[in-house]
Amino acid sequence: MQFLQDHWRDGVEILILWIGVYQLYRAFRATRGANILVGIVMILAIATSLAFIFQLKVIAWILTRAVIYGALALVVIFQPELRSALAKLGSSRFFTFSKTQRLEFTSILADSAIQLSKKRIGALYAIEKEISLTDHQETGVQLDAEFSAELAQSIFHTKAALHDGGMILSQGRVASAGCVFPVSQRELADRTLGLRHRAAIGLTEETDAVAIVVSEETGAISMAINGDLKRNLSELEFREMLEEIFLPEQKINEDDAEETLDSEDSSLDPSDRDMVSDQR
Ligand SMILES: Nc1ncnc2c1ncn2[C@@H]1O[C@H](COP(=O)(O)OP(=O)(O)OP(=O)(O)O)[C@@H](O)[C@H]1O
Repeated sequence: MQFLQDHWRDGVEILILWIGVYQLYRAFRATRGANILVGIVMILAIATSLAFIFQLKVIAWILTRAVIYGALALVVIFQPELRSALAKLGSSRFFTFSKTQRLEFTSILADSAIQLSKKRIGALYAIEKEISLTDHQETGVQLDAEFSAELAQSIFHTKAALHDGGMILSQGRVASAGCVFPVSQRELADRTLGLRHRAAIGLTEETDAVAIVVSEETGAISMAINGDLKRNLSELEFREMLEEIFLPEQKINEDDAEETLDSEDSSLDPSDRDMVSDQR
């Protein structure tokens, strides 16, 4: 009890610092310089700890000074990233959407891609998740428009000015269109994959976005996640994948319901079970 009375302030301080550092990290990991920054901080932290543990006084002294000047240098070097990271601090991302909003968004997205697929209109969607796609948005034309299947059709129509490139969906809205995504440099087993598909793979290698491609040539719908492209999805597979990603809680509920039904089935008398299966 005495310990708690003496040290509760330390606990509060650690908690505040932890929240602050975590929020900074969250904002920073959305930027391109994040990996470099994390690398530098890790090297410095390890080197400083080793210098203190082994009592390497001169190295420890140099490192502590280097940290101060290094921090200043980093602020200057990463000024653009810092600005956008700080701007995003505390901003909510896709998964803070209410379930109803996500349900509506998922259904519009599925309908929109399926319509384009039936009309053989080539399309590339990128749906932003935790990692910001602001840098990529800036390569196209910023729209901030309400997302609808009709708008997607107008944008990807071959005669439309913005049909070339990808559309970025952020917070359930069309953030921008005509965007250029990084093309994957990986050696892909399927050499027939063109630039649209490679751009979907490339973007999802670099970010946690979900990319959807509608092939102009075949109308096939493909989805890229973490650099992995699932090709030629059927309508059902496509809708199911979208639900798994954007409505995970619904998927869990469905699985639970199926399990309950299965267990009810298996608890039935064998003769009853025959009746149930006959009815199906
Ligand atoms: N880096 C990129 N970022 C976004 N979109 C791109 C990029 N490179 C190409 N595209 C889009 O892909 C189109 C060219 O697609 P291409 O035929 O090379 O690809 P594909 O993967 O074979 O697709 P499809 O099956 O639709 O033909 C371009 O017109 C452009 O709209």
